[in-house]
Amino acid sequence: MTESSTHPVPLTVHVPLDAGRAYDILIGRELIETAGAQMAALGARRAAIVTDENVAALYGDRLRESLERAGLGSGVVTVAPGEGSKSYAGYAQVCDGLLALKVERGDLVVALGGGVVGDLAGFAAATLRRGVRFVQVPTSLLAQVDSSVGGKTGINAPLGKNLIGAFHQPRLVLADTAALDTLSEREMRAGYAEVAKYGLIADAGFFDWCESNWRGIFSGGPEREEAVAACCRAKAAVVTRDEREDGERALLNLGHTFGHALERLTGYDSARLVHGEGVAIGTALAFRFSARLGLCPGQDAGRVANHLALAGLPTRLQAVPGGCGDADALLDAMAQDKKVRDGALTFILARGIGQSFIAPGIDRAEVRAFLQGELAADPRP
Ligand SMILES: NC(=O)c1ccc[n+]([C@@H]2O[C@H](COP(=O)([O-])OP(=O)(O)OC[C@H]3O[C@@H](n4cnc5c(N)ncnc54)[C@H](O)[C@@H]3O)[C@@H](O)[C@H]2O)c1
Ligand SMILES: O=C(O)C(=O)C[C@@H](O)[C@H](O)[C@H](O)COP(=O)(O)O
Ligand SMILES: [Zn+2]
Repeated sequence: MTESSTHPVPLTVHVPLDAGRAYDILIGRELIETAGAQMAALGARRAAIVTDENVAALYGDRLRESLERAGLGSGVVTVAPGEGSKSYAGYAQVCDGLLALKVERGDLVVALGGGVVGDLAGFAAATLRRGVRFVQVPTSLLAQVDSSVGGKTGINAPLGKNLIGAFHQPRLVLADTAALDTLSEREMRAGYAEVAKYGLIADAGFFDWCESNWRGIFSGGPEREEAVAACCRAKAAVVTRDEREDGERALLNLGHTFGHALERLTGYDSARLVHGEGVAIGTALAFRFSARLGLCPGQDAGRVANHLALAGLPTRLQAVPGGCGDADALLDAMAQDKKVRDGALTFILARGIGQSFIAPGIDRAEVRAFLQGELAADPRP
């Protein structure tokens, strides 16, 4: 039996960028087994895998063997798991590791892991020898539905999230949905915050579907592939229209102005808060803030928070372990957001579920009063 006949045909989402930068996202079970053949088809002869210790132990050998079967030589650079690796030190470690492997411009850098590895390896690939091709093999739900697509790469600075980075599109994305079988429940939930986001931005029907089908995504039913494909299609469409976030791509930041501030205030400590949890709290806040401003029905804000809470996600500032500081600390952190224009905050707000919009020039005093109310409120969803 040939390799390809042992597995069902994967779903494909195409990202039709111009200037030779179009690529495919393949979604299906056991894609790591055939990854080598896919990468050989890109014309590469060698690949350098960047991964973290958890993912290396689970899938590192499988990927290397697949590369070997396809005639590709490979080396590995392994970082510590968690957001702490998306740092200046983590970036130096990956670049030095890739240089020690003598990675050339014709080689491939392969990000095998979650969004941390994808962002970090992608940024190293964008800058190493001024640009090496890279492939995403996302192994977390969050990475499969969001971070592996669209070319945002980078690291965190002590003063803010993802403040150092580059746009560098992958040449191929291989989302092996069977890999999610080993993901922890907490990380599955965190990724689910970004899944729900795609419904909340512009697709109320998809949010309805999520409310009925989220358990199938977690348990590995066909809903998992459907959800990954739906999110990738939605993201690919936005990225194709606005690759460098001159306009509508900012919508993908729903929940992130608050969420990124929380990640900075918790010191990028994955034990306290992971990205998806920050996004969940930030999304619930964005909807409640929209309701407070009279833009969105309070009922919709309640529905969003209830669904996130049902899926096991935090929706309140009080849920941040160890606390997140006061309203001024949050405002100070949000002042570093990349959507700030002329010193004023831009938020992604909503007129209802599936009706998000970009709201520039939001008054700081309004945000402070909202946050003070949130910090004093009943901490239930
Ligand atoms: N570039 C983008 O467009 C974009 C989009 C969304 C998020 N992000 C970034 O992604 C990062 C978060 O990504 P994440 O949630 O994947 O976190 P992560 O990369 O830290 O992965 C989460 C944890 O799961 C483990 N893991 C990954 N795959 C596994 C598997 N199959 N089995 C068992 N364990 C596994 C990892 O070792 C890690 O401990 C953040 O830094 C965020 O800023 C980037
Ligand atoms: O791809 C995008 O654009 C996004 O905003 C997706 C987000 O989920 C992701 O967390 C992204 O890294 C945030 O981008 P940033 O520009 O706010 O750092
Ligand atoms: Zn995100």
